[in-house]
Amino acid sequence: MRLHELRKEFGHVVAVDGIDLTVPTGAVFGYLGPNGAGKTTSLRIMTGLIRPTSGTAELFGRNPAVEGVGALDGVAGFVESPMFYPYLSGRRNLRLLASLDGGRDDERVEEVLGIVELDGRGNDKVGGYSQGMRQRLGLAAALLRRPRLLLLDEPTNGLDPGGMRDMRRLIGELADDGLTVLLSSHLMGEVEQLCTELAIIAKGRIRFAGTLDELRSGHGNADYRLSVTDVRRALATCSDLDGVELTTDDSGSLLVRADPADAARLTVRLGQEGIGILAMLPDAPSLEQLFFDLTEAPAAGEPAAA
Ligand SMILES: Nc1ncnc2c1ncn2[C@@H]1O[C@H](COP(=O)(O)OP(=O)(O)OP(=O)(O)O)[C@@H](O)[C@H]1O
Repeated sequence: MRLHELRKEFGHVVAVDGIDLTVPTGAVFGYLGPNGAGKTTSLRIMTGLIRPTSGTAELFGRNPAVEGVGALDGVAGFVESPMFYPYLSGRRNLRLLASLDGGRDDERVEEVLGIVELDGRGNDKVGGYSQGMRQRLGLAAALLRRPRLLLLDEPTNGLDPGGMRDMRRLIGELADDGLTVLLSSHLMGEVEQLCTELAIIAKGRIRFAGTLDELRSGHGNADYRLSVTDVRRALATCSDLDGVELTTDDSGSLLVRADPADAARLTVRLGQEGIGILAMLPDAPSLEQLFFDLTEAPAAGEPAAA
């Protein structure tokens, strides 16, 4: 899936401001951004619900703005909250959708009900379903078409912790089966847990695209944060170690810049000096902190806040 210089204006509002993005086949790709960043708008363009002002969205080499629904072969998802007839059962709703989509396939309906674990409740009316069951039915509806690419806009929105866990497990299982998933979310933990790569979008522009490790590398003050029994003596006796850079901060921790082998030599030296190590942790910034740094900073060419 590839977006190329994608732009969408609604009157004077620029919702999507020239996005270039490639989602590799087989990835579970996180799409993170604050409210109003342009996530839903770009997902709506990808699913052919709206046309871009300029630029292209290519799904397996086909463009929904040019080829219409034909380009959506192999693509499914829910971008708007899934809608069903409340007075019909989950099974009837899915059968109806399958026949509208070009052919009734009762076997596939049973399969997808099984995948989302609604087979036991398939004959119950959707009006009586919980929010979590409705979301899972939405996923079942998306899976009817046997997609290769699944576009999900905040799939755990409104679910309780158990519902979120079930939905995430399902998404993980679908990804393990080889489906490419583009997952828009506000939830950092969800993206960390599920996604192999991510893009962060703010004000219609991509601020970062790549793996979580790539995002983290180069950020943060140190490789490790070390709590020891005597910081002053640690600085005095260990600062000469090759490959190790030691500093301290207001918290009284030692900040260590070193690769793992040199960091291990530091721990040995501290022991030899009779300095106890109380804790040693990798000093990676949280995804949340990186998200704020990227989305609250002005983009290139944008004036800084006064
Ligand atoms: N149909 C529309 N008409 C006018 N403006 C719109 C329309 N759809 C979106 N916008 C505007 O485009 C911008 C991006 O909205 P979008 O819904 O894509 O953001 P989002 O990242 O999905 O936000 P959220 O996380 O709140 O869902 C917002 O300023 C929004 O008000």
